[in-house]
Amino acid sequence: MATILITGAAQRIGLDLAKHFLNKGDKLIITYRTKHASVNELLELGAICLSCDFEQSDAVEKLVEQVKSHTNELSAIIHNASSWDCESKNPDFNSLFDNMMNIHAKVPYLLNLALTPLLQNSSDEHSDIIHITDYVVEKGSPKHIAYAASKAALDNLTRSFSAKLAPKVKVNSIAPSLIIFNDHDDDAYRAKTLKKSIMALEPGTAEVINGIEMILNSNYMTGRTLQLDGGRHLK
Ligand SMILES: NC(=O)C1=CN([C@@H]2O[C@H](COP(=O)(O)OP(=O)(O)OC[C@H]3O[C@@H](n4cnc5c(N)ncnc54)[C@H](OP(=O)(O)O)[C@@H]3O)[C@@H](O)[C@H]2O)C=CC1
Ligand SMILES: Nc1nc2c(c(=O)[nH]1)N=C([C@H](O)[C@@H](O)CO)CN2
Repeated sequence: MATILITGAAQRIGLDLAKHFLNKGDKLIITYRTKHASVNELLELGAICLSCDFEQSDAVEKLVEQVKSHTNELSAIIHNASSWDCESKNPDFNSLFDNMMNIHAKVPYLLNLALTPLLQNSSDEHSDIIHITDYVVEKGSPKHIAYAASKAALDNLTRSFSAKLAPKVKVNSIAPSLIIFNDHDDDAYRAKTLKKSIMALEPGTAEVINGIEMILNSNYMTGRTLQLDGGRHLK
């Protein structure tokens, strides 16, 4: 039985990932910021659900203590928590940049360093860190400048931590493009977004679940990125 930590798993991709691992019988620890109804669902399924707002200065320190109180080993950490904020919605560029770098780079950096002993203590041959980045790491994003830069920082952490923690701990990125729309996305946005890839579809969360399982089942891949982007780079 694996012991897996997923950050930001109370909705959407993280929630479906959590349910996937619970259905497999794995021990699951998740963090949530907003206590969506899904948190009670996960609790009933046996997940350990830890309230955590990474904008709080002591959030990582408290989370590490709580994780250590529940387990002395980790099979995997999946850094999923994210804020898709942008310059057009948040004119306070100073705090926008800091918030993006905090949630997408500083939090994974600090959690990886603090939880390395638990990953090294895993009873599995290898343990894993998976950073969920974004296709825009490759190309940038004029509409999500700080977001893209922070995901690029997370992408770079993948290579550094891979070299630092091998061979026991494998460290990889998953770089998705569109996986699932948001409820508020209108038809025009959806049509425009679907045209950005040559596959021209909304794959759904199973695409990420399959990608993560592929990485977890590998005993060789590390320091690399699995790009789940429908051939967007070929448009
Ligand atoms: N959806 C997609 O098509 C794509 C997703 N990705 C990446 O995949 C991952 C999952 O995406 P998706 O499911 O859409 O993510 P969401 O936008 O639904 O966010 C996931 C969770 O992160 C939490 N979160 C945000 N800020 C904080 C914070 N300061 N402290 C703690 N938790 C926080 C949110 O909490 P709360 O519920 O309180 O808001 C939310 O539950 C993300 O890393 C995303 O960047 C990349 C490309 C495409
Ligand atoms: N935290 C989030 N990051 C991203 C989201 C999201 O909903 N939450 N969505 C996207 C888009 O799907 C984009 O890939 C295509 O328009 C990117 N990142």
